[in-house]
Amino acid sequence: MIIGLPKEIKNNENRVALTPAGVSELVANGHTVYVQATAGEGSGFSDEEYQSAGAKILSTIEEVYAIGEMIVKVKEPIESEYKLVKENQLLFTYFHFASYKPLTEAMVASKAVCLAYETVEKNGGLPLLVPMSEVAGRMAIQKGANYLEKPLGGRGILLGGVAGVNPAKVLILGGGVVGTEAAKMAAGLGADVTIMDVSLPRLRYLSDVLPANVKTVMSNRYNIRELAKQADLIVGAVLIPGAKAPFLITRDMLKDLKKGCVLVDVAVDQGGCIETCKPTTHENPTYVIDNVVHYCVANMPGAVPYTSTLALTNATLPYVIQLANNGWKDACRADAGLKKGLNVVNGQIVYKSVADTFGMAHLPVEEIL
Ligand SMILES: NC(=O)C1=CN([C@@H]2O[C@H](COP(=O)(O)OP(=O)(O)OC[C@H]3O[C@@H](n4cnc5c(N)ncnc54)[C@H](O)[C@@H]3O)[C@@H](O)[C@H]2O)C=CC1
Ligand SMILES: CC(=O)C(=O)O
Ligand SMILES: [Mg+2]
Repeated sequence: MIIGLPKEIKNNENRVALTPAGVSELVANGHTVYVQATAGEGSGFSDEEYQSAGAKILSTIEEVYAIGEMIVKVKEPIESEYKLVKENQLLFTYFHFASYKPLTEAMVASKAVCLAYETVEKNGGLPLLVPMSEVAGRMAIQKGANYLEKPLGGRGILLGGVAGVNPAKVLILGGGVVGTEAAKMAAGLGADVTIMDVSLPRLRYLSDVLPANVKTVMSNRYNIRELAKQADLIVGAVLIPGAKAPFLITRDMLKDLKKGCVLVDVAVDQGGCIETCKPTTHENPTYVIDNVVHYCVANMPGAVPYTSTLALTNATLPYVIQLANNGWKDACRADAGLKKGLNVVNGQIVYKSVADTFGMAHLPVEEIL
């Protein structure tokens, strides 16, 4: 198969979808890999390293999309890329369709095959979301601690406090991968942490494995409202796979939050679980509403590409190889979890919650396989 590796063009997106090691595996499997010049630079990989691994270098993004039967990416295509996507071309990347209707419409119109990292399943988990959720969960506390500093608009409270002074209160909404990693980091810094989830078995597990300065509380409207008022830092980390995130912190609640409270809505890429969150960029990551600082960067791991590229490609490469060796149809027939990654195929939405989010037509994926 001919595989294209474009350079990411989202704001401050420094990750790349394949490392030279990944290219060399694909070449060893008999595939041809075209890499856009400087695609790996932000993650520390030179064009020469890709060439030594067997890749061919192309100078423009247009050439990569024109030649690739499969395009392997990190982030969803952005507007300037829509016109480059071709009928029958396989795109393997994060899409987060439910958060952005124009992307969904553009991919439907392109008649391409869109396999989304974030909905691929394995053993009941999301193996291609996990590594980036680990990164974003850990970063959420780093960023939150930073924006709690007074000169950056925050309350001016140190997460861990000091002897004789209380630590900050951190509230984490969602106890999945992002939430757990955030809780570990916040607890490690000495904060007073509460993590909420709707799943009682998950809360039991978290209560077993997390340190004593992390409390677990059932997530419901009443509890969220009460705990949010006391929080210095709130991390949004819920997910309903493929669907728009529910709003757990609503507009009317902001007036009850502490002045200088920081909200980090990691779930922003699925539309956010904080009503007032709108996607921001690493260049301009925050804004303030009602004295509350909002941080809503939709590609947080892009800021730590050395860690993120390696973590992401450790997870994606086995799937890229399956897809390249067998083609998407046979690969998805053979692996029911990979099949769950199919969101849009040849002009049809085949992932139900994406179609439902926008009231668009849905075709069961079985009908195209
Ligand atoms: N902004 C960024 O750069 C990044 C964003 N993400 C996003 O972070 C979000 C969370 O991802 P993961 O932790 O991997 O998902 P996950 O599936 O591991 O965890 C989500 C958790 O939310 C819980 N949940 C669902 N509804 C809830 C509610 N009403 N109240 C409390 N908890 C609820 C679920 O029970 C589950 O435990 C996703 O939207 C993901 O795309 C992930 C990585 C990077
Ligand atoms: C998961 C995701 O959206 C990201 O890593 O940017
Ligand atoms: Mg994202």
